Amino acid sequence: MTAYQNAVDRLIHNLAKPPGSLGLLERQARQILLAWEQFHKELQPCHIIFAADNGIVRAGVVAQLSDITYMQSQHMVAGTSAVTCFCRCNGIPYEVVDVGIDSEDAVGINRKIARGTEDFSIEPAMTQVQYEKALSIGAERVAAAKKRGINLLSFGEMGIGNTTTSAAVLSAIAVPDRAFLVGYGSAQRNYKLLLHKREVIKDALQRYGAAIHNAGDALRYVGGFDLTALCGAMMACCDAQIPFYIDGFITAVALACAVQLKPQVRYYALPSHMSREPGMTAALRLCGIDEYEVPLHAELSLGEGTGAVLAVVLLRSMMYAVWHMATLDGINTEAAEHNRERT
Ligand SMILES: O=C(O)c1ccc[n+]([C@@H]2O[C@H](COP(=O)([O-])O)[C@@H](O)[C@H]2O)c1
Ligand SMILES: Cc1cc2nc[nH]c2cc1C
Repeated sequence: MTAYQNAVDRLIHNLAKPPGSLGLLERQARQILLAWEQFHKELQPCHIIFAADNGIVRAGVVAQLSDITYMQSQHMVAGTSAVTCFCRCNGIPYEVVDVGIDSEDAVGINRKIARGTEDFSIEPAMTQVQYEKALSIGAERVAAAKKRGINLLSFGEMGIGNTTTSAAVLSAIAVPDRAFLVGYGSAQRNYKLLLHKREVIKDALQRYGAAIHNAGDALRYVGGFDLTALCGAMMACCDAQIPFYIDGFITAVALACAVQLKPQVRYYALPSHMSREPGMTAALRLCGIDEYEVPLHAELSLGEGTGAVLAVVLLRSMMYAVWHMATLDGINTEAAEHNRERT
């Protein structure tokens, strides 16, 4: 153990409370201090949303128009989406990065790779060049945040069809019983659609299975620009020593890819909430995260980073306590003196 790691443990254990009584909050505070590798006096959070369209929607895997990606991303920029309302309400800066919305004009920060990916039921979602570009855009946004003094990131996404790309990527890199990783997405209880999604994913993995050897291949063949940019951003957090919150199913799959490509990313990643999507538990397990390590179980399944931003708000209270609480040594001494005076 380094001197810094010892100092972090001493700080957390010496807060004026029964050891461990702040539960997951104190474990996450410890993880953040360790990820920084130095003491910061203030939390400087930023929320990053990667937005893109997915060609697979043309195979009929969603219930609503893919135009919602464009419209909702505009709302995000304007501050009128759920997650950007959460950010504004809590004074958390945010950015929307257009990595491939199917629109002529870009929304937010223009990093458009193409107007959506290809339909992976017909051809691979993206080319190798596009895959590398998406990874590097993610890394570039983390480097830009680092330059501004950001020391905690949270990630979200916007992309109609991305529960299908995420379930496909997860199925490709994970577990034998694939059907149960596929969920309703934003079409709750639409069982017909669910069965169709499962078929589309099964067929694609039969077609590309032999070509997919790792998470990078999975992202390229059946993933999305948003997922890939998220993966690139998460890997970059490692080098920038910036801990980050993931959100729901999509960001958990991006993290599973990042951890497969760069295992030390795990130490920088914090879970925020348990998405209702059935693949959430499997995605987290691939990252070495158990359900009981997830602070919010609130039946969220919106995406955008809504759960991640709520976790930042909780964490901010915890970090304030870390920096301002009385110490256990101090209160024990005070109590002993008080007791001596009384007796
Ligand atoms: O993050 C999650 O767990 C999550 C679960 C269900 C839906 N979503 C959001 O809904 C969109 C994807 O849903 P779908 O049905 O179009 O695949 C996308 O914009 C996500 O942000 C997100
Ligand atoms: C309205 C709407 C908002 C969203 N935000 C993230 N995914 C979404 C999907 C829909 C349909």
